[in-house]
Amino acid sequence: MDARTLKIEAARVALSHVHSGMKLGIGTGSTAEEFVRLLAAEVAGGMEIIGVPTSERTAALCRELGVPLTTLDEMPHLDLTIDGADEIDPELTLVKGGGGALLREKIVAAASDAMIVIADESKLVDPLGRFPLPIEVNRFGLQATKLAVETAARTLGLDGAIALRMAGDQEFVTDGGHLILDASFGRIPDPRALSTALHAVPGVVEHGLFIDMARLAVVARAGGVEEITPRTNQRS
Ligand SMILES: O=C[C@H](O)[C@H](O)[C@H](O)COP(=O)(O)O
Repeated sequence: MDARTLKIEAARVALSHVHSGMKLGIGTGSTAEEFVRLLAAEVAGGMEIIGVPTSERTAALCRELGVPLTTLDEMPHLDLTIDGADEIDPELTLVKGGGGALLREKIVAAASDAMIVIADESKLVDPLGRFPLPIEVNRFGLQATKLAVETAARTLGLDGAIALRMAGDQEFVTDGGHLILDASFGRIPDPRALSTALHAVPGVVEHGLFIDMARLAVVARAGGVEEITPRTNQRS
């Protein structure tokens, strides 16, 4: 089974958690886009939902396919967000932001009663950190912020290259007008400590660690789709 088919299968099972009348956060990325396509077919068949997109890219696809949209300002409390991830660990802590949408994704997920993450099995890891951690930063003081992030990471025993994300020969700019640093830490044994340390750096707008947000992962494997709930954290 190819990667796209697995993403469609995960999206299909996640769709069974969506019911008419729901206010939905709609994620970003190639897996979330498969969900949008399936959702659009349900909407065409009469399902009544309203969605808040987590990026301009998702908003454009929803408009093209006829998925009704609103904004988080109009509808600040949502029932459910369905989104993809770059990495998922056994506690369902996620790394997100490979597509640069982490800030809006986190705001939308936090405004939702529940978050379901959809993925193919390649996203399951333990520990997190194989995929570079996206860190959204203010453009002002970029080098000082990068230095402060490096220092904060080093105090936790993390090192590795931290690179400014580029889009061709231009800086990659998020929907919020910020830049992204991609931190190749290799492994992140304590995501909570790293989250706290990154939030303490003034130029950091948000980072791609989603902790205690996803309560269910719908993961497609060649042998079928598995629904995974968070393993209890034994460390504290
Ligand atoms: O910023 C992008 C998002 O966090 C995506 O949900 C994440 O990168 C996963 O994307 P994909 O489904 O394309 O692997």
